[in-house]
Amino acid sequence: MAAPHSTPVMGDPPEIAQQKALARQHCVQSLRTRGPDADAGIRARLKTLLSPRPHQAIACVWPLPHEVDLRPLCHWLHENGARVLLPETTPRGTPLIFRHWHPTCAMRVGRFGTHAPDGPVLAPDIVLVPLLGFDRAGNRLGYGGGYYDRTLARLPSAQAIGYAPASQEVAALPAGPHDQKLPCIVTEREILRFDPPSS
Ligand SMILES: Nc1nc2c(c(=O)[nH]1)N(C=O)[C@@H](CNc1ccc(C(=O)N[C@@H](CCC(=O)O)C(=O)O)cc1)CN2
Ligand SMILES: Nc1ncnc2c1ncn2[C@@H]1O[C@H](COP(=O)(O)OP(=O)(O)OP(=O)(O)O)[C@@H](O)[C@H]1O
Repeated sequence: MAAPHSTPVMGDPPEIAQQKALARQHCVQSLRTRGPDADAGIRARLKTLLSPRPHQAIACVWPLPHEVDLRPLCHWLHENGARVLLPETTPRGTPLIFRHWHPTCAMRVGRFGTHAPDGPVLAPDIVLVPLLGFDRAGNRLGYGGGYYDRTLARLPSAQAIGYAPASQEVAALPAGPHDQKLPCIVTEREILRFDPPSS
């Protein structure tokens, strides 16, 4: 019997991958040296955007040491009736899964030093997406795992909201075939909204 034909799942072309790697170096450096008020400003704007409904499942992010700290927002969402989820970093090449968090739950250390709760896996209604970099077209840059691209591609009805200090804006990010544009990006300065792609 003939072997079935399958379309290889291609990553980024080499020139795009190289441009992203360069942009990543720049963005990691500016994230580490961001201003002291950026995190609180981002949390305040996210609060204005998220008015949690009871049991609404909102995927937040537990920060790596140099990242924007959403932990106070996790507590606020929990106190206001939302279900707070956090990503568990799955093996490379697979989408993230999200586990239910509450203030006293046990946390486990996972891949790349990320932390995830020891709770049940749930599907998010809203996904907060950490950004290393972004541009004014809604393109985002992460650490290069492709995790959020794979995850958002499988959650078409979830609302994705990117967040980053304003310092992480770059003129134009390179975009590969799998890159998911974000409909909304929040910084401490503004809330950017982008039109959905026309079909
Ligand atoms: N706090 C947090 N959790 C998160 C993410 C994130 O960006 N921040 N993710 C977002 O997708 C996923 C984990 N993704 C990651 C993918 C790759 C690397 C990584 O390669 N880290 C390198 C250093 C990268 C650098 O500094 O340039 C390493 O640990 O050597 C880290 C996280 C899910 N959880
Ligand atoms: N849905 C997908 N299917 C196959 N490959 C993908 C998919 N999403 C992303 N990739 C590939 O994974 C690699 C890493 O992607 P990219 O550089 O965009 O990661 P990132 O968005 O910076 O990281 P992250 O999403 O983890 O924050 C790229 O080669 C990209 O083409």
